[in-house]
Amino acid sequence: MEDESSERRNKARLAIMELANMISVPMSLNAAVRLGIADVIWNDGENSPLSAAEILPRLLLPSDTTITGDPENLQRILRMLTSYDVFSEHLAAGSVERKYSLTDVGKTLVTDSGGLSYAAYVLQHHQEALMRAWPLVHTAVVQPETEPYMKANGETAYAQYGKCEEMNCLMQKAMSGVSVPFMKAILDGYDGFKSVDHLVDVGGSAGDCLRMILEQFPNVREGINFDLPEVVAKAPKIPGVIHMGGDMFQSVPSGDAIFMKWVLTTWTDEECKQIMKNCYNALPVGGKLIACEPVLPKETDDSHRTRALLEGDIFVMTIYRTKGKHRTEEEFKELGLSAGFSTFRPFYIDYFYTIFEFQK
Ligand SMILES: C[S@@+](CC[C@H](N)C(=O)[O-])C[C@H]1O[C@@H](n2cnc3c(N)ncnc32)[C@H](O)[C@@H]1O
Repeated sequence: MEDESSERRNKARLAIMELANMISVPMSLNAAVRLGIADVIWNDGENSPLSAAEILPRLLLPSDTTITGDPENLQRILRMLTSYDVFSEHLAAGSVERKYSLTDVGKTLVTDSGGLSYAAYVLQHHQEALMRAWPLVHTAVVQPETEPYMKANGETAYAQYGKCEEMNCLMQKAMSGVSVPFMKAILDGYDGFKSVDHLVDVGGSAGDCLRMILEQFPNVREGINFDLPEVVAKAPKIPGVIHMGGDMFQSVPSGDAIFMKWVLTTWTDEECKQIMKNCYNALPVGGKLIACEPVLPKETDDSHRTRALLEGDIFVMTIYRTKGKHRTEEEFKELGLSAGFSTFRPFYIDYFYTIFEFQK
């Protein structure tokens, strides 16, 4: 082993200290969302730097919250998240007062005119039931038969969302918050819905993806938003969209094309094949399954993209299925071809999701 005082050893000790304390990052992010800090700083587009003492009395907390208040503790959270590029810190020369504005990352947590942001996704990932599974990640290696979430909670995550209205609503809000900006990005760069008349969205959650597709492509005369019965029961009315409850492992409704976003990732290879076979059976000859999924790069690196994808992979392993996973393009291709599809085309339009067209 090298001398402990060498630069390499010093850097390594710092890096492991950072990793060992990493839990402070997501938990502080969760705290920032629970406190609604982004909306306070944003203040209808002002984004003027504010001190913790200025932010504290403006927090929009539930009316039954007793606030004794500690601006110093708030500043500790703001400062730490500044080091992860969520906030910008402003320290005037000669002043000890630190002020904070939102960076581009922080702005993703601001509630938009439709009531959406990435904040619900942060909250969804840090609910108590999900948090209970995290100390059990190692059991996915030792006893992969049962997912950590199941070991911790006695039921699968989707079974619990279905029974608990709060979890069900938060899941839908989280999906909408992430999917709406993504759909805006892909609908400008992908024209695969041009010749579609009847479109089915399998696992469509609240129906946001279909709503946006129908707005951009008036040729799609009818959309069927297909999801679990308890999910579609909470979905809002959308012109041109029929909400239909069911189980994609049994069958999916027919249409001339099927859209499916962020669904396959959650399931094992065998389960994916079953879902894709059911899609194949519901399509006419020449019909397309248009799947959008996160796709793993071949090489491992430390970019935000690769890290977001690899971290999501461990999330799926811990929460949904120990053998549900993020896959490479080649793995998706093989799944589709083994389900019977004859052609496969990938479209890289977005940084996170890739679009795959499988044709019958
Ligand atoms: C990760 S979410 C993606 C939601 C939406 N497609 C999006 O991208 O925003 C997966 C969706 O699959 C749905 N789902 C899970 N099991 C299902 C089943 N057996 N049949 C139909 N939908 C299911 C969930 O309720 C959830 O809405």
